[in-house]
Amino acid sequence: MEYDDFFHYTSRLLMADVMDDVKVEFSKPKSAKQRFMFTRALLLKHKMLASTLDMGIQYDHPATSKSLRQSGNALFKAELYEEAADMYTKSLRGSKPSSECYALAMANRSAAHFHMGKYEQCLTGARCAMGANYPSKLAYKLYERAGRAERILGFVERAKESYAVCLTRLDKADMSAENKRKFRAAVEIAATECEQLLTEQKRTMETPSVEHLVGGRNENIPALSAFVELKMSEDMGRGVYATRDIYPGDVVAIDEPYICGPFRDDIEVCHYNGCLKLGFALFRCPKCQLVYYCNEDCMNKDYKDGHNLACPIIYFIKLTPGFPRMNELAMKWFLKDYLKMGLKKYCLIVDNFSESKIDPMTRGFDEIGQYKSDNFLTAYSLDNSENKLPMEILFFFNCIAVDMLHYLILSGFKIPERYIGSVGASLVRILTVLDLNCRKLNINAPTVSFRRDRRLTLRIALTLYPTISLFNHSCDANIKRSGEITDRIRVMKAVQPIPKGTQLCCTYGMIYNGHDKESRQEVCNDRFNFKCNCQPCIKNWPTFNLIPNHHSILKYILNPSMADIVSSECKKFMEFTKSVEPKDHCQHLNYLYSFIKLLYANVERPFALYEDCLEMIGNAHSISTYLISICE
Ligand SMILES: C[S@@+](CC[C@H](N)C(=O)[O-])C[C@H]1O[C@@H](n2cnc3c(N)ncnc32)[C@H](O)[C@@H]1O
Repeated sequence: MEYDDFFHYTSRLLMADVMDDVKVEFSKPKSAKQRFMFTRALLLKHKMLASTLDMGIQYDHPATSKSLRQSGNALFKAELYEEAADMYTKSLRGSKPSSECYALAMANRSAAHFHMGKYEQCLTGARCAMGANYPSKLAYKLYERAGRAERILGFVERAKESYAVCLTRLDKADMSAENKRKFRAAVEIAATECEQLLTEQKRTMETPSVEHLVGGRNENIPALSAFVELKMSEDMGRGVYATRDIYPGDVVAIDEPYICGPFRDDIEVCHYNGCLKLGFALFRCPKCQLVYYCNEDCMNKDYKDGHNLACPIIYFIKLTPGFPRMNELAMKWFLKDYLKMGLKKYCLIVDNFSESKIDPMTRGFDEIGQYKSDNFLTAYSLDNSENKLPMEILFFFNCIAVDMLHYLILSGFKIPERYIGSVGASLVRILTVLDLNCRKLNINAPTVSFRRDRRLTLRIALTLYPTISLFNHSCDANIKRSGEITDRIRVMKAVQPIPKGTQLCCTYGMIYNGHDKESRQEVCNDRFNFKCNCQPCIKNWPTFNLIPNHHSILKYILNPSMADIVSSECKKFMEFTKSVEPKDHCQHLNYLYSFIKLLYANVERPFALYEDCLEMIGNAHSISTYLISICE
């Protein structure tokens, strides 16, 4: 089963011999609210919900933590930094993360890491101590050290900021006036050097080109190009179609996530919905210690967006079954909109939505006919395949929503009984929308490449793009993501010619030349509940090694009068592939566009050189950020 701990709820209900009742109740025509309330009553009755927010963590030896730190200090003085760092780690185990003792051990370990040349760990520790209960009279030390480590690592902008904070904290420092004066002068010199470096960097830096939608913004769907329209088809539902000829390189969509959040614990990504920047040694939330921020500004904005309410329960949400990261995101979504609208209005809107009959074509458009990615109902009304969901999965999502709402109530969130059904049912809908459009369709989410290898990428965030979610799938995609792959704003570009009237399709992860038809159809069916009817599936195109190549050009030429030109261009292209390195393909995009256009008009597909050129264009459009050289 693709969900973690899928039998968490049912196994206990099976033991209580009530699963038959659940099946009966869930197969009856019930409203989403009734289903949620039934599930809630069931879990309460069988005592399956937590009674307190108790993490059950025991701190081993709080009393010995201080003496371990002091032993670490002695080792540090003797310049035995590795041993000192180990001793500080032991000290950390004995104290609560909110205590001063913890912050001191964390800060001292960061100093040891600095001397060991482990600048990244040094920064992580310093940031953690800054966010914890570190004595304010010593804070200047942490910021000065962070500045030095950041400067060494090449994060000059951040180093400058750290030095600036250090100078403001120096007033509280417990040292003689003379020492303070000397220290201030040294930090000011370091800050000036950073300033000079930054000026130099700006002077030599190329200005990144700004992307523009081909033909300008679409009148009704502003995240799409004016050269497309939304149309219905029987087998795919809504889809995006070209109203003019679109060419490779044309920008067809620029979308921002409605809601997004980090995907992994081992890579630090800012938790604030409007940021999501990748970095390292980011600040941790000083209370829950479980989410990271670039700076205090992002943290304050995220608190206002709802983290203040999620903070006390995030630890527990992370333990819920299913996809805890997605459950966390569902809570973030709910809290953001609850804070924006207030409970009464929120419930009114979600109740109206579930009671009204949804038109599959106009779903997500507002009262003046606009489909906007930052609109609650646009995101909320995205396809969630609810009518195709098996009963046991729907029940599972209801149980998760009951758990999540229960944690929120335990943390002190006040919700009148009459609103519980509406909020609970809305959480179930949010979970199902995220499951389809964000978890399963996470292909366009921010990513980093692994060790300079484009094929090995790590997804770093979960992102819900309401407008990009309008694109249907093809195993032979004619549009693909482009630009910086870590970016939260997603640009989609044409990678093949798209004549007027043709549907624009991206891939949901299955590409025809990499997987045979059976396995692609299996994924489409199992994960997305549809039968793919793209050209490679209908015509059963062969996979990569079996695709006809240039030797059989005459057999595949559509226009015999063009055979000589096409043959000669194919030879040139093969020379190009030998002489130009993949990293330089982006400088030859116009050439690649003209070659693919020539083949598109004159050669029957699949044709190996067409597919090679297509892959080169797709790769050249995307700019990879590498895990080993994460930049500011
Ligand atoms: C992200 S939505 C795409 C937009 C959707 N068609 C709509 O009406 O809003 C994904 C859903 O679209 C449909 N779909 C996407 N690609 C398809 C394809 N190649 N064949 C059939 N259905 C497809 C499936 O129902 C799938 O669950």
